[in-house]
Amino acid sequence: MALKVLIVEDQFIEANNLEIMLEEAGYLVCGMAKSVQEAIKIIDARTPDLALVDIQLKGGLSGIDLAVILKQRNIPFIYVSANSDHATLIKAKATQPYGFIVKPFRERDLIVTLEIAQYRHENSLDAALIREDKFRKSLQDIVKMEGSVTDKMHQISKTMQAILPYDYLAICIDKGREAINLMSYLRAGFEEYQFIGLEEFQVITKTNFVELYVMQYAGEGTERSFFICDDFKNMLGKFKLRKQIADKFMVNSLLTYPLDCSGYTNIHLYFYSRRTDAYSSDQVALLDRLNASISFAICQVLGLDIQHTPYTTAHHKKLTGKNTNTAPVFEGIVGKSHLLLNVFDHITQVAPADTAVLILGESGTGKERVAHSIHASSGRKEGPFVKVNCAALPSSLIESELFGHEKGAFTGAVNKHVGKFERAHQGTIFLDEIGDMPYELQAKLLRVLQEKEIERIAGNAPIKIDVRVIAATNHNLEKEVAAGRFRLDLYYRLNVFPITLPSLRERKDDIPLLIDHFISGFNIRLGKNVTGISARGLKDAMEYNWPGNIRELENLVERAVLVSQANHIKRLAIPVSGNAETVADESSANGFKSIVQNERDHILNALKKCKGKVWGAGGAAELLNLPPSTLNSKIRKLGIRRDFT
Ligand SMILES: Nc1ncnc2c1ncn2[C@@H]1O[C@H](COP(=O)(O)OP(=O)(O)OP(=O)(O)O)[C@@H](O)[C@H]1O
Repeated sequence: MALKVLIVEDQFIEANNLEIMLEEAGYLVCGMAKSVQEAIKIIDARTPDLALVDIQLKGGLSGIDLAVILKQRNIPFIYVSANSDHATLIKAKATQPYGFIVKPFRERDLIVTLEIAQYRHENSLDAALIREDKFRKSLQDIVKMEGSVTDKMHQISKTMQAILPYDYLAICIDKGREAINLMSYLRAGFEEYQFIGLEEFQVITKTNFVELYVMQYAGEGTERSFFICDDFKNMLGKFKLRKQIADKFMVNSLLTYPLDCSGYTNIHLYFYSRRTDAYSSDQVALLDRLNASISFAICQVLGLDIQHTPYTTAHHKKLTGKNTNTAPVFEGIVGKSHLLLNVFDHITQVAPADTAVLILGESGTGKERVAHSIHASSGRKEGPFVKVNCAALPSSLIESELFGHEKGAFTGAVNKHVGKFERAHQGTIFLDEIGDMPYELQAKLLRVLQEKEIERIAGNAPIKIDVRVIAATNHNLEKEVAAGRFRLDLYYRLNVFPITLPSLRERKDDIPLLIDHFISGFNIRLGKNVTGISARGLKDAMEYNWPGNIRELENLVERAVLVSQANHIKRLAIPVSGNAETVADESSANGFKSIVQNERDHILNALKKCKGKVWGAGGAAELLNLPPSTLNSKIRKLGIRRDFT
């Protein structure tokens, strides 16, 4: 059935051109509106599948205002606009469109953007439905499980994290005068929560029961709403209790939600997050969908009356053939900072779905680890996990490496070669450094993602493959797209679910844990018995800004464990005053640089001379007489950043 598209455009000629292009491409234009008001009427009457929205419109309201309504109704939209000023673009981007086409555009760009929008929308819906289904099922299991009320409530709050991330969750149960109860949970680690009951809460917030009661009713009751950024700060001026919570637990946004309960009982949920912009109307809508299931579970566990039955998983279509009942696996990912916990939440959310994932982050932040964790937590975990480093392969070889070739396909192809995509069948392919993939090959990759089939070089028939794609890059892909080095259509296709990894300098609280983790590992590998790091050594590590991130820390700990004469590490070989070229530590106390330090300096000098170019004529690999892939892996191992120049 043709997809129904709404055009919201105030210029008649442009609207007409769009209509012709869409109809020729097989879409059904279900309405054309010149203003937001007209658009709403068409949305109500015709429920479009997708909307093309100009930003400047007639009638006072803009396309950005309409975006809010489209999001509420779950209708994907694409902006079609003449180059707008920077501030407008920022606002437009914040509404999370499924695409942005700048006028004038080619018909082909429009059609590709529409296809991608449709794909992304379907995938994000699938992922959301799987998540919600899983959540409802977990609640049902908790209600049925053996255990005390405290245990069950604890489980419910833990389960809630996967669907609506928080750092502090308060569940307030109010059965009328003198019967307020509070069960709250402060997140201390991925699966670790500190329980704070009513009594502890009163001690922490220095309030007595009567004060709490009064605050609850003096305007601190709950509505379906959220407070982020400045709204959160302004709201705290009016709500004394929330201000105390914010100060005590260092939270920066809040979502409040009253559950539907019967009789005299009210249950209010308060989700607090350390992120400044953690909540949006999407999450309020999510709670609307889950309200019945959550209130049913809590009322059952607490022995309260309930009127309704929850929405059960049976109402849902089967979303994927893969087993989605897989507990998340975070092997080798160490840390408890709230930024890393957010990453765990994202892994938990996206793993069961079959969508593409794009992992972004500086070099050495753990992108490969995260990719592996998504695979290990997915229904494909029994299948292969195949890694391809797109930067380490010369462009002449990468196509055959990815898609394979037949015998005799080119000079030197003496045997048939099965490509990485085929090897990843029924598993996951991890395309590392996707930003370095040659431009010509990006179109082929896009086709594979769309058609789910590959063709070996010189092959005579396409081969069907069932592969999940996870890509990673430390480049800013939007800039690469703008510079014409990365295809916009591929970017949209991969960017269905982006996960951005924090740099180590943004999560320094994790440094002590990471150092202990690496020391234990290297003790085993190097047969040493180092017990820890000195206070001075730790202080240095906390003050350094770690341009090479975790990999750099891991390398320095390895070196320190190796050279350590004492039973603990005194200092790490941290580059002096952030200058990566001079290193002073135990190993260079005698005035000599270590071999590793010399190697690092040598590579840095070569890179500087070649202006950062690694491959090809005039590149650092040629200068150093090394295979480019070896040089690349040394660059990574030594924690040299690509933007060092
Ligand atoms: N959270 C973590 N806890 C412990 N070790 C980690 C963590 N994250 C990464 N590491 C380790 O740091 C090193 C670098 O990680 P990884 O290779 O995944 O980074 P990357 O972002 O993919 O780097 P690049 O962009 O250079 O490919 C690896 O040895 C990995 O095991």
